[in-house]
Amino acid sequence: MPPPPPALRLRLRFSLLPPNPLPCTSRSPSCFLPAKPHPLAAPSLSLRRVCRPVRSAQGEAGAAAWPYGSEEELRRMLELLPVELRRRVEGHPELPALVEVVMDLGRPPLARFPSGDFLLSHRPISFDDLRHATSQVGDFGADNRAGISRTLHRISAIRNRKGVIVGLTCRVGRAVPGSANLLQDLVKDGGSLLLIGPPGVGKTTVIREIARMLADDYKKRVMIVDTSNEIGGDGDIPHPGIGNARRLQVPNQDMQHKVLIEAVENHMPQAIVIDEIGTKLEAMAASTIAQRGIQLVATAHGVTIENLIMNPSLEMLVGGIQVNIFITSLTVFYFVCLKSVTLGDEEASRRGVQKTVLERKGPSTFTCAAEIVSKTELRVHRSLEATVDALLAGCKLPNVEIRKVGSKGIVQEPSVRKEQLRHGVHEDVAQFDSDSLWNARRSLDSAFSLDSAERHTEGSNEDEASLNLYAYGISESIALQAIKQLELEGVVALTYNISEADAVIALQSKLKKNSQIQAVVKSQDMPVFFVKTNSLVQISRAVRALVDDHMDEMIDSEDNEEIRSSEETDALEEARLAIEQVVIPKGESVQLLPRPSNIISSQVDFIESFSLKWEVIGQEPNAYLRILPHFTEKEVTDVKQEIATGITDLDTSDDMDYTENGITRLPFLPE
Ligand SMILES: Nc1ncnc2c1ncn2[C@@H]1O[C@H](COP(=O)(O)OP(=O)(O)OP(=O)(O)O)[C@@H](O)[C@H]1O
Repeated sequence: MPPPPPALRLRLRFSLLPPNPLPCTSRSPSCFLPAKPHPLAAPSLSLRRVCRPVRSAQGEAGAAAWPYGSEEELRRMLELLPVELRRRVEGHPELPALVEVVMDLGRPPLARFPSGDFLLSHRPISFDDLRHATSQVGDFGADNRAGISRTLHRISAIRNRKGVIVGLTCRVGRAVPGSANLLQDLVKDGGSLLLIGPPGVGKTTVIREIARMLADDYKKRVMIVDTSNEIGGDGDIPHPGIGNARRLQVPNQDMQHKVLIEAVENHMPQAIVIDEIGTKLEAMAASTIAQRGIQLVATAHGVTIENLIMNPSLEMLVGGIQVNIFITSLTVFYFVCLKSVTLGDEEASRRGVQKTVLERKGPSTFTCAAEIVSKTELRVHRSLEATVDALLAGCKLPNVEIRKVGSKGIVQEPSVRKEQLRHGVHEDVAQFDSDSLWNARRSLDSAFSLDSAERHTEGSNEDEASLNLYAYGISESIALQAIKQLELEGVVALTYNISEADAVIALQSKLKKNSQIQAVVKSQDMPVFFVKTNSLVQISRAVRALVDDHMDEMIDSEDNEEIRSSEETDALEEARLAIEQVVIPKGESVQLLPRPSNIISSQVDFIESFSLKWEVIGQEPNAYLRILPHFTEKEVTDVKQEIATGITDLDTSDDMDYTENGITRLPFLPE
């Protein structure tokens, strides 16, 4: 991040700005009065005399010299401290980078610097110290925050049960020119931008600079909805750090969403900037604004996009999450029977036939997002929707850009490497604790864990791919994007020749109208994956399902290569007949013949491939399996009745929903 322009630097180095000549218009009436002198207070010291601007330990941009306007402003914050504490802070070599001073009643005070905490005194803080500080700041709002007029500092109070202030966190706010340079291209593009990061990472500082950049550099009409007066500073005259952007104050946090809407309705903004979207109402207001074509720049707490997805109040910012539960199709018969059966969650889960798939509900409020990792590093998601879709599909951030400020300026690393992806899939998806993600992950894991797939990951042409996919009625570019996003290049390839295809992925409505393709598919017994729309989510899911099936087949064929004893073959045939003729259609359990344990274990695998449950009865050599049904006899009777009344007839009309999730895996084509 570049230092301030030379002219500006000169001004800041050689002149201590005079006290603000304008009347203070803070929310606090007390700021019109001279501060009540604290018994320990002494005339303020010239910071210039005692501080040498130094580069911070991290070499962070902006910390090398006094950031814009902050020398005088920092002095105003230090005036809140008793004199001996102020002297200690002023003598610290990292003074220009001071982050916070913490004063808790009865405890020694601390100063927080980027390099760590610094004990200011062994003398515990007294009520007098706290009173001295609070008498110089504005009123504390409902959020327990106050400011110092025309500065960017944030003073946050801790109160006891009676409401008396017993602690203060005094955060140094500063405008840092260049702090948003890593995001300049996105800001310029005009898309809405969401910044997320943990507390104190620098979100407000960046968003303030973005507001200035939009207003001054790109000449936009910018309105800041300034909930705690942190962006534009305390007082009615905004801090120069926001440039020509205008600012709306918010009476209390609960009004934030109303002020957001007011900003749009009354002030004709081209861009709206808002710090800390934290509630559902605020998220809804933000989404309304984005829909009106206004560039929205906002911050939210969270470390990664996953955190937002998992946060019920904020998920709307990324498009909202929809949970689809569908029942696995076990056999043709089963599929036909079950697709009209709606099971309660618990019931379906008990039976082990439920699959849950998470899907983005609608468009995301923001075009792009940046995770602020530190003051010098960002992870940028150029397409927030693509990231969310990929995460929901079980991928690990395929298109993240890592941007850093290094000694050579801005460094951009375009995407996460495959290795990271592979490890990340395991670590991050686990956080979701969701069947759907397990399902998605399994696709990727199986694709990556097989040697053949490993060999193919480097190449991308059709000859090398283990699976050739014929896309019909599907956007080729979206299909390729899906393959790329799932990191299946070299494993799955598109082919233009249906006779060379291993599977077809088709738009349901289109394929139904093409009898020639239907004939080929039928004659070659080719699996068809239907999608209802040309969306990336559905196509990704279909590709994944294809890989899943293919890997299963490979595993099956490997199994088949093993020479099985005739007893094993018999045992599996016995299980198959039991399942297909009794357990599924009649909903009754079936007891198999006693078998040796290795054969029982093959039978178990076979039974589980139908998602059926089983139990072992007895001990070797007389141990045998009992296959348990999914459904009670009554449920089976109901399903049969539905079939008899035609409810589950395969209907190929458009309104027929073959699927529970936009994708249907049919072993045959609808006639
Ligand atoms: N680029 C920077 N250079 C120097 N100091 C910075 C920079 N960015 C932020 N800071 C300082 O770091 C501290 C935290 O910054 P800021 O208040 O912007 O964080 P935040 O992420 O908005 O925090 P919170 O979520 O708690 O509101 C402040 O003291 C701020 O002045």
